Amino acid sequence: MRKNIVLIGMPGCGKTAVGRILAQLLDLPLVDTDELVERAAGATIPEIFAAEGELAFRDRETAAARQAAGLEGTVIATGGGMVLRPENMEALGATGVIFFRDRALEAIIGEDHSGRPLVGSQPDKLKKLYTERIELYRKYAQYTISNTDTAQAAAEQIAALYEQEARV
Ligand SMILES: Nc1ncnc2c1ncn2[C@@H]1O[C@H](COP(=O)(O)OP(=O)(O)O)[C@@H](O)[C@H]1O
Ligand SMILES: O=C(O)C1=C[C@@H](OP(=O)(O)O)[C@@H](O)[C@H](O)C1
Ligand SMILES: [Mg+2]
Repeated sequence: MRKNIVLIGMPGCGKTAVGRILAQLLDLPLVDTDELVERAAGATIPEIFAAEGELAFRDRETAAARQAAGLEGTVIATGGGMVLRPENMEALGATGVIFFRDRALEAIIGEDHSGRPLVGSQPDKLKKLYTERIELYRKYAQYTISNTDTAQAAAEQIAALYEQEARV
């Protein structure tokens, strides 16, 4: 069974962007857990937060984690809050190698966060999320990708580590 590649990290660190490049580089399918949630709900992430609240979103995210963990040989981009529930990470870690994309907070703050209800246009919220979550990202990461270059460079680093892992 070929393991999945699971990408974790702060909202805006590039999980989705790096995931797309990785899937092309390795010729593997890509699944974004936010997309699984949106498809199951028939609504966008901001709509789900507005209509049902964060807890309902987290329940949907846990269902998406279980679904994604059932795949193999797939690049899985998660939402930034996936690490908040240990059961999510147990499920994803059982069938995947976990990579933490540790992009500099200043660079993350510079991105467009309009589609992220927990962040919006307030950098202070991102700083708070970072403080609350950094230990969780570190705890669950098998590998940390800290280069702050391009998404392409991060994807190449992850691809090399994954192929090395597959040879062990
Ligand atoms: N060095 C970099 N690494 C990752 N993403 C980058 C980088 N530089 C710019 N970006 C951009 O930052 C944004 C990150 O957003 P996204 O991939 O949606 O993050 P996430 O899924 O982690 O929330 C994308 O628009 C991506 O193109
Ligand atoms: O950090 C978070 O709690 C969230 C991150 C988002 O995903 P990205 O990290 O892909 O932006 C999305 O799941 C939702 O808006 C909540
Ligand atoms: Mg994303």
